Amino acid sequence: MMLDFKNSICSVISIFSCLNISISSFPLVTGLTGGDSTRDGAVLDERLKNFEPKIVELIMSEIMDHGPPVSWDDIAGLDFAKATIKEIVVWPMLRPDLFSGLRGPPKGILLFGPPGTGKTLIGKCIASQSGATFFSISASSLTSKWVGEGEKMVRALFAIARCHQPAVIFIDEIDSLLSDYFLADHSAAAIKTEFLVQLDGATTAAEDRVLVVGATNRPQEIDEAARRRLAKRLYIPLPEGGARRQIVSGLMSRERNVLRPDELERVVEATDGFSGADMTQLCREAALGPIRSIRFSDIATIAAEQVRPIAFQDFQEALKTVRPSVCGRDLELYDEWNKTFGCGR
Ligand SMILES: Nc1ncnc2c1ncn2[C@@H]1O[C@H](COP(=O)(O)OP(=O)(O)OP(=O)(O)O)[C@@H](O)[C@H]1O
Repeated sequence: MMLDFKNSICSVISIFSCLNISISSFPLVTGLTGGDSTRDGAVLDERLKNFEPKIVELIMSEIMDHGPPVSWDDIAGLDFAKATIKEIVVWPMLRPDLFSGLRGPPKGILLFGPPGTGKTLIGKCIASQSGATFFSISASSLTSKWVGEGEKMVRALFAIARCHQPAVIFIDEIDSLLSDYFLADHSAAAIKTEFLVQLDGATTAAEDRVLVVGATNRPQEIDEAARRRLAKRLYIPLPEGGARRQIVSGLMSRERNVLRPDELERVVEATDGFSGADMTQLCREAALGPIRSIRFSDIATIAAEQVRPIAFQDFQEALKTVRPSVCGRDLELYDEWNKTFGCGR
């Protein structure tokens, strides 16, 4: 899901150079406030003038998220996590005057749990619901693809987020940034140090509304210093029956289908242990069933309304190939970590 930044940069730069367009003239730099001019006359925020325009522009085009808004109803289940997040981060972002001093929001939270359970969706939802700008980056891209530039990227990312506050910085695979292994590699350790400095708010005013949301499938790899800074650590578990039902009925409501309520229940029962992403994959596979039942010779000419609706038999077939992606042993590890370091249920 995360972008391959190095490749993106190379392709962006090569496209621009083929077209003989300077990357500094990319229109996203315009529209910032309190401006200064770059080489090509684009307006750059005064507070960003010490950063390389190339890095600023990349962050704004590649890391700043311009996707559709996400609502709480788009996220099935996870009632405890959603209620906690509303209280500790969304309301404070909306009403900083009420949530100051002791009620002040944390600078960072950690979402941990199996893959495909909605951590990224939650990050987007926090930003959408609090009217915040959403920045999304994979930590592994900072450490593996941006070695050499990673430290500058982190500094610029926080500076840009401050210019666009309220802001949410979502860092996927944050374990790869915050584990102890890092210290062996000098440049990677520098990225980690810079990140912790930024997280501490050493360069951030108390009233700044920038929230870091870290996500990980490997919470046990996050070291003690980082854990302390991500004071709110929320377990995002596999969806329970009700949430699996909501995901299937939500996706089916957009497709022609003849799935009866009792059949939906059978799908819910058969998918114990599936993640949200597995459920989505199951529905995609089932949705192909009606297409597979069309004769090959008819596929080019058949009218869309002649394709039969999705039926229970398609889910039965799909269940033969789509299997849960998380194993029981991993779940035990998450439960243990949650009991020791998690906040609440
Ligand atoms: N709770 C949920 N409600 C609705 N859809 C979900 C939920 N969890 C996962 N999904 C579906 O799975 C997809 C992947 O979810 P998402 O990227 O948020 O998971 P993640 O926990 O961030 O995964 P990873 O750890 O692999 O990055 C979503 O786009 C959505 O289609």
